[in-house]
Amino acid sequence: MENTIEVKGMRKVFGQNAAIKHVSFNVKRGEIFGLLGPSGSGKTTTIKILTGELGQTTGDVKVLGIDSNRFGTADFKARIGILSDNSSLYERLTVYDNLKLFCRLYNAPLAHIDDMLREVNLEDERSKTVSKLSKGMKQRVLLAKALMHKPDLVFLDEPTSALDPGNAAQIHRGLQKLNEAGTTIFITTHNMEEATVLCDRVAFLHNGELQELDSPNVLRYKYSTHAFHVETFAGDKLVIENERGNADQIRDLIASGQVKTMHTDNPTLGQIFLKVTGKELV
Ligand SMILES: Nc1ncnc2c1ncn2[C@@H]1O[C@H](COP(=O)(O)OP(=O)(O)OP(=O)(O)O)[C@@H](O)[C@H]1O
Repeated sequence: MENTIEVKGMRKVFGQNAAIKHVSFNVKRGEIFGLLGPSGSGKTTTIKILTGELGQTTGDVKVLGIDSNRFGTADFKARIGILSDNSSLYERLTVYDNLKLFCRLYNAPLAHIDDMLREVNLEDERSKTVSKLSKGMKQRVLLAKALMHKPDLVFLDEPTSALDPGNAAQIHRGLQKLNEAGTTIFITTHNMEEATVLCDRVAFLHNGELQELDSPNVLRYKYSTHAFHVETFAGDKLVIENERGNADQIRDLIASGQVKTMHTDNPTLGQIFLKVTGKELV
């Protein structure tokens, strides 16, 4: 499969501080790729380099087949969408007028506005002044803005951090639909559930270095001890190692009718991150 993003030996230094040390990865066309890391790990810096807001100190970076020294071109900008801390709205204009301005800027049809407002569940707010919206609503308008010109690739920096679970789930469904229609999505998050639900592959970023890169399921299998976790009707909780010698114990337990639940060890991405880096993902 063709790569939408190719990063080789990327390094970014701010003064004495190497925010990104030596990072290499590819994002395949059509995938949802998650960059996971705690605060200060270098997620935003990575997005800024991939979108041309910052230049890398060294290394090769290519997005949509375009080399990083041409990220300033109108062609490149028209093909990517960005939702980040820097994304902003005109507070005194209505939701609709904000999106209209953005449509004009990118020569996108105005009909996209209603499509997008439906996607982000803001149809009833279209005539409201932005200053009167809640933080979560503003975030959804920003998301609509990032997607308005139907870009090939979208960068989303912590897109649901300001949203309640209901709105976050709706955004996830919208992103999945967008992805099914062919859009590649690059998302940063420290929300492990979001990453598990959404991402085809995730990379762990820790202190400016990539530690793991694979699909959530492969990582969960790789870091599973494969032990059996058993809960009995009496409320006892047992962990039985998945070893040949324990087969009799498991068989006897099941035969005794005492087993309420039984499942194999299945660590969350957060637990795996902690195991790999020694640091919590939050
Ligand atoms: N413009 C800058 N000048 C100097 N240092 C910077 C600059 N931008 C980022 N850094 C430093 O680079 C490191 C990575 O920061 P970055 O914002 O990329 O992390 P992050 O993973 O996005 O964190 P968060 O989740 O809190 O947004 C931090 O040590 C930060 O202080």
